[in-house]
Amino acid sequence: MDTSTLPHRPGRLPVIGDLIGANPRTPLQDTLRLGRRLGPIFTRKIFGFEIVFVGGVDLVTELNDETKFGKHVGLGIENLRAVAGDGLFTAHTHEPNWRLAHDILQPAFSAEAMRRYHPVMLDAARELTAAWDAAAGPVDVAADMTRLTLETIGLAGFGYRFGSFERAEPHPFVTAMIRALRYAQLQNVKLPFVRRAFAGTAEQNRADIATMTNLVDEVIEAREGSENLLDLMLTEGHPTTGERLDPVNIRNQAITFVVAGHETTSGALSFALYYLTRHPELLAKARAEVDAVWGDREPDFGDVAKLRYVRRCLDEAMRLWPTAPGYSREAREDVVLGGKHRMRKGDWVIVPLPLVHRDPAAWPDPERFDPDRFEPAAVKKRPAQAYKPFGTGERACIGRQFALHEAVLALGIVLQRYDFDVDPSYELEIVESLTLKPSGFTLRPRVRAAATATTG
Ligand code: HEM
Repeated sequence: MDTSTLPHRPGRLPVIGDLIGANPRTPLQDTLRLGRRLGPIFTRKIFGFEIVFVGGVDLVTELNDETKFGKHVGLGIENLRAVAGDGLFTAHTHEPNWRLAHDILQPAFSAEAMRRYHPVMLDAARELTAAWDAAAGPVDVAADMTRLTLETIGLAGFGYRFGSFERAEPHPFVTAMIRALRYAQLQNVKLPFVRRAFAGTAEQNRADIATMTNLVDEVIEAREGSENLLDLMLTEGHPTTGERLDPVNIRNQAITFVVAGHETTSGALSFALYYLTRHPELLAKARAEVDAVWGDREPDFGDVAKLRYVRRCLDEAMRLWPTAPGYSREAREDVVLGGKHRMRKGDWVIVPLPLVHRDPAAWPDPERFDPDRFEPAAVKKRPAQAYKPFGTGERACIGRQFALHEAVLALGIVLQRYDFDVDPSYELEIVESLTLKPSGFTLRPRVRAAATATTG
């Protein structure tokens, strides 16, 4: 793609390019800051490697046209293949295993299929409330939400308990996963000493991948046969051809579901709690809905989708901080983007979602947290492509319904049960890995008087 006319950071230097001011820990937040200044399309160049970012809704609408563009598996995602191989998230669309796995797994992620996972999602939520009931002081919200979502995907995916709530430290699988993801992502950093400082050694990485694959193999071995995702992959063939997934691909999918399926949802829950506790009037409104719809009852499957306002709070949290913060689009043919940017077949760009979700052309007063933006009438007035936290097209998130059922359920339960003491001095700090989440965000949960009366 000809980038000569595209804006970039002022003061680009020969050789190192836009390196000054770039922080390897916060590439997304650096990109956001730049994007706010540079507009809907811009570039960043580091050591001769130039990336085009597109954050304007109009251009993104063109990029999301599946006839002209598709998912690009490059940069960080290509490196992740060392961890997740040709699992759904890291597969190239042209690889036969992508379509095969997509078609086999799709039914397991329909809205109706969530009925099957509801009981184990409740189980995991009960573990969270047991831990918060017993908490003598503030809890680290993102850490506990990660425990919750890891238990949920463990149970719903494989009938496996990671035991996260019984551990002070993350499960070894999670430690290995976080390190391996960081290692994979930092392979693009051109300075070897920076890479070593942040990414660790190749030997450590091999050990981490072995920790992950060994656990998945153990879980497959110990399987007792129930209605979970793993079971489906092991027993079902393609709905029309009957073709089955091979064992290596099943392992790749299992790792993919843990990687793709828990930190994203936990981040969304954490951001939602952050914004709600910063806006007590909105928290009161969300809680009033839970009290009106659920009362003191434990919610059954059908109760979850009735929490419309709670869902809007999550939608709005994912607008400001989409926890999977972007995706890449590749031209399927020679095209001209926005009437002036020529792209050759195979050229690609990154879509940083927080920029799209804050484009003032679609979002008035974009920095303000306002769940009413997701009232049906307001949604209808907006361009359809202005909100894409689950990605776009055929490679969009297969776990969307799963994440939404789980997150609305968990947020509803937490609002039903607790009041919160807030640390007024906390300022939102965001930690970036493959996903985004608040760092150092604590709340002190106190069981509400009404909840004690019914359960205590
Ligand atoms: C709030 C929670 C979640 C968010 C924000 C999210 C976001 C996304 C996004 C943006 C993509 C597209 C990435 C791309 O185009 O490169 C994606 C793909 C994917 N997600 Fe999610 N996700 C969430 C939860 C989940 C859950 C719970 C699961 C599994 C149980 C899951 C499994 C996947 C998989 C397998 C893919 C790849 C699909 C394919 O390419 O066929 N995600 N997700």
